[in-house]
Amino acid sequence: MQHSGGPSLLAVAVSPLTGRSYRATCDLPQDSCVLDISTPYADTVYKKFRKEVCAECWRYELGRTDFLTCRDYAEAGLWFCDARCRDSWLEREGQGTVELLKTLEAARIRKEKGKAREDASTAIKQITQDFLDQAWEEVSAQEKRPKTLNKWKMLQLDDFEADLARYVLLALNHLHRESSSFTVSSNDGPSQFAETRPGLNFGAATWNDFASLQSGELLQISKFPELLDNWVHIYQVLKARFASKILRPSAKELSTSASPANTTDLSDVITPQNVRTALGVDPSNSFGIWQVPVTEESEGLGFGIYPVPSFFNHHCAPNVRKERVGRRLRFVTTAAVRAGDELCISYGHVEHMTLAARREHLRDGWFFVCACSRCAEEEASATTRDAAGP
Ligand SMILES: C[S@@+](CC[C@H](N)C(=O)[O-])C[C@H]1O[C@@H](n2cnc3c(N)ncnc32)[C@H](O)[C@@H]1O
Repeated sequence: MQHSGGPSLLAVAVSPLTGRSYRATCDLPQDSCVLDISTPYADTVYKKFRKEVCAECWRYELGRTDFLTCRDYAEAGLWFCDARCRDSWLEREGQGTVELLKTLEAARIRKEKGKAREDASTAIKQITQDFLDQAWEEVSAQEKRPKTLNKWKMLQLDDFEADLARYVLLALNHLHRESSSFTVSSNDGPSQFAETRPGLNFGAATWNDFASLQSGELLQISKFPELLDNWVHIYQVLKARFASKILRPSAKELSTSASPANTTDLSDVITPQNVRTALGVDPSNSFGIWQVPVTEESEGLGFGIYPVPSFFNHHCAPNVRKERVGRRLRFVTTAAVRAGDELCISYGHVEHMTLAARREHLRDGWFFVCACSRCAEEEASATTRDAAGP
């Protein structure tokens, strides 16, 4: 994987305990910027905040809305500081994406009804990979039956699903645009492709980089079985609304701008596997879009997936800090490091917590048992203390 700016200061190493990680390729002083990525591959700003957050630079002013002066695409769920932010967003995402988001917003339930939908999977106690594969095979089988897609066209998404669906739609649209460009492209490698083609730079990453990230599908759905219904639901709505090759629009749809005929045709990329990939990447890799400056009270405004920085592992005494400037993420050393040292960030505000509290926080939020050297040392000294007795 490559990233902007000169020879890489980072090399990927693999360890049996923590998977892929970044190591420094040379000695680095404190405050060295080791990675600087301009935008996520895909992101979403939660509906609760989107009238208060610029869709491009993610400026947020504690609920004020007066600075968001460009509201040309409010129907697509996009509010911008001004024309400059709007144009910057359009340059990367393309005008067609506004239509895609508008179509998706039309599938959002306007007002949440009191009673939640009945969830079939919540009764399932033990979720296994086989169970998930079978559930998705059933969805693929349903889709081949006549009339199913027309039934799916009537489905709507609650706010939680619609916010996630926006992120999936952006990722799939990037895949679609990359695939269309590859057909007329040279033999550049995928990451280089994203770096060098103007208008197709999604954070120095391609779909292949995005899809190679660790999936949290099984771990997350095992903990929250009801998510399976949300994920299937998202797939059904995306398939029904954006796969126009396989759908003939009704007379009513033809007269509205939300008709599939008027939006980009994503039939080639909306598959159960691709939707699972995008949704599976989220739990293990997402970077929260936190109100800055970040404090423990900061609001979580949304999330983004940055495939290149996703190889930073967590450490409870990290040697790299993350800085967000607009959509840009910069990673800066907090101490001098030696060539070959692992470079780690912190996944949360855990540094001041006890070993037990950190473990719980990381297991509940990130689904792993922390194997960093600080945890290992604290665990070893606790064991020695216990063995020594009172
Ligand atoms: C954002 S990814 C980091 C890259 C990952 N190692 C990989 O191979 O794709 C987060 C995942 O890495 C692993 N990980 C990161 N930090 C860890 C740590 N301190 N201890 C154990 N596993 C860790 C966990 O599996 C976690 O879900």
